[in-house]
Amino acid sequence: MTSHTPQGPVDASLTPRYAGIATFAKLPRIEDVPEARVAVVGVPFDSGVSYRPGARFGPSHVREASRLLRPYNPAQDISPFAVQQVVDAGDIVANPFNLDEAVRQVEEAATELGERVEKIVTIGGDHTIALPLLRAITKKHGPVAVLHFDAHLDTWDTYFGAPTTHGTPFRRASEEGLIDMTASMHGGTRGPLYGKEDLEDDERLGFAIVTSEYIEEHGVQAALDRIRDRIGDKPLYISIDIDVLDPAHAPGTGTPEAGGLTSREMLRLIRGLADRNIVGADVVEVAPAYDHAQMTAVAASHVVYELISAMGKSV
Ligand SMILES: N=C(N)NCCCC(=O)O
Ligand SMILES: [Zn+2]
Ligand SMILES: [Zn+2]
Repeated sequence: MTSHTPQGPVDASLTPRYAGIATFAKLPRIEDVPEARVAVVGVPFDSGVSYRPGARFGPSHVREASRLLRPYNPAQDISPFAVQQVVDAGDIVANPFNLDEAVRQVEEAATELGERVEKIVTIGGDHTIALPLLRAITKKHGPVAVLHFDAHLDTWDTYFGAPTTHGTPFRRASEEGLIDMTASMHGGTRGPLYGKEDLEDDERLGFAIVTSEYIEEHGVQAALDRIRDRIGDKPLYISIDIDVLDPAHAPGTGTPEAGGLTSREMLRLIRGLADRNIVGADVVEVAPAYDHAQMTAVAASHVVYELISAMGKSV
């Protein structure tokens, strides 16, 4: 589709990478190029959190850490910003005092952006935003296979009676028929639950699970075999809660759980999905106030980079 030569990031050998405004990876803004295949967009919103707040500052923190990304990705043998036009589409405005309005705003903005570009990678924001993002993407693709990397199931029913929170997006999305339940899966799940019925409810909804413990016990390749089998060639939406990583790799998040993945495992998991039909993705729950030395933001920026690289494989 891209007829013009993609405009890549600012050349870090000519302009120091720490100079200038931090778009994602120092890429052009959407308004600076005639057309784009992939857009990175931020959703600075955290009114759906149940514990530590602060993910509203996630997009700008991840952009800051993404300054150091380079144009060639040897792990996937691809120059993700040369084979396709990738842009930074800025931030979606979401009302911090009215959650339902915010969810509508995200759906509307993601729908509009989805008409301009083929694929969107969203940087959150708390996990509530996966619901409107799925509402938007299913208008284009119908129900999608959801691969959800997270310490948590996020299929709980309500918190304090509220149906729309960061612990409930995949319950709402499955009730609305947005998810292809024959092909969807959680990855990296772990940690204490409210009760055994959390797992039973989740299974009843139709999700499969590859736990953090399974990945440790059997390795990334075995996990990938199960994931790839389940997804097949369905349109795939990948939602990555950064708390899927161990707090040692990603301390800057709102509901940390011990016993998580390393960033190395997470990056390998994404690489192993590069030949699937990835139609969209999000990386959520980066909360900079709890981060140290940009650890979480560096991990998140590399996760986004691997996702964009994987998307570049289908050009
Ligand atoms: N989506 C994230 N990160 N967390 C959900 C945690 C829900 C709880 O507080 O029990
Ligand atoms: Zn989580
Ligand atoms: Zn989550």
